[in-house]
Amino acid sequence: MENSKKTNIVLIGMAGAGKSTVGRKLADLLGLAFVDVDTLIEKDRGLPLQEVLNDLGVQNFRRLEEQTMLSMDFRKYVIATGGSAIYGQAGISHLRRSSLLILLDVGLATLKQRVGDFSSRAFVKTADQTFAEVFAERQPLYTQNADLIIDCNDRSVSDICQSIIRQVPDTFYHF
Ligand SMILES: Nc1ncnc2c1ncn2[C@@H]1O[C@H](COP(=O)(O)OP(=O)(O)OP(=O)(O)O)[C@@H](O)[C@H]1O
Ligand SMILES: O=C(O)C1=C[C@@H](O)[C@@H](O)[C@H](O)C1
Ligand SMILES: [Mg+2]
Repeated sequence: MENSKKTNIVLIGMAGAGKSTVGRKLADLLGLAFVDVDTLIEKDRGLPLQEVLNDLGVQNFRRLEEQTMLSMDFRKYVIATGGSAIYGQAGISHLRRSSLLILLDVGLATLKQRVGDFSSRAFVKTADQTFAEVFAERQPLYTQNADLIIDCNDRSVSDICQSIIRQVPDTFYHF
């Protein structure tokens, strides 16, 4: 599908990159609805995300995240994905058919500051992986799947939204 036929903006990127925060504001500014894939999973399971991940384990959580994306059929939405969504390639490809994928690019040091201690937070990694290793593993996946990459380092949420609005083709969100 050509970009002009796409009606959603999907934000991808690491945990702590600002997908949920920027997504909500961007939707407001563009007059689009907003949905967060993490919230869809929590509603579906009736549990906080951390508990869903604890119950399912990493592999099954990834499958659930992919299935959730595959089941989505939205129009005129800004969609925030979870940081681990990028492992669900079929789900990402499905979203891409109807959406422009935008990577919120943030450096490792800032991400670490924002998310703090990963031992007390839902995060998809194997037991022996460090945050830096997960960052290095995911970065090429995010980049390969992005239609647009936004440098979000040392920038306010408003500034990031304005930058996205400037770079997204007019034909895309002027329905
Ligand atoms: N541009 C920014 N400048 C400063 N702080 C920010 C910025 N964007 C987001 N934050 C802060 O960083 C934290 C993480 O943001 P957010 O939850 O939106 O990330 P996320 O990408 O949705 O992460 P996850 O993958 O875990 O859902 C929040 O406390 C948010 O307020
Ligand atoms: O980056 C991650 O591994 C995750 C980020 C969150 O959005 C959630 O999707 C989940 O906690 C996993
Ligand atoms: Mg989020």
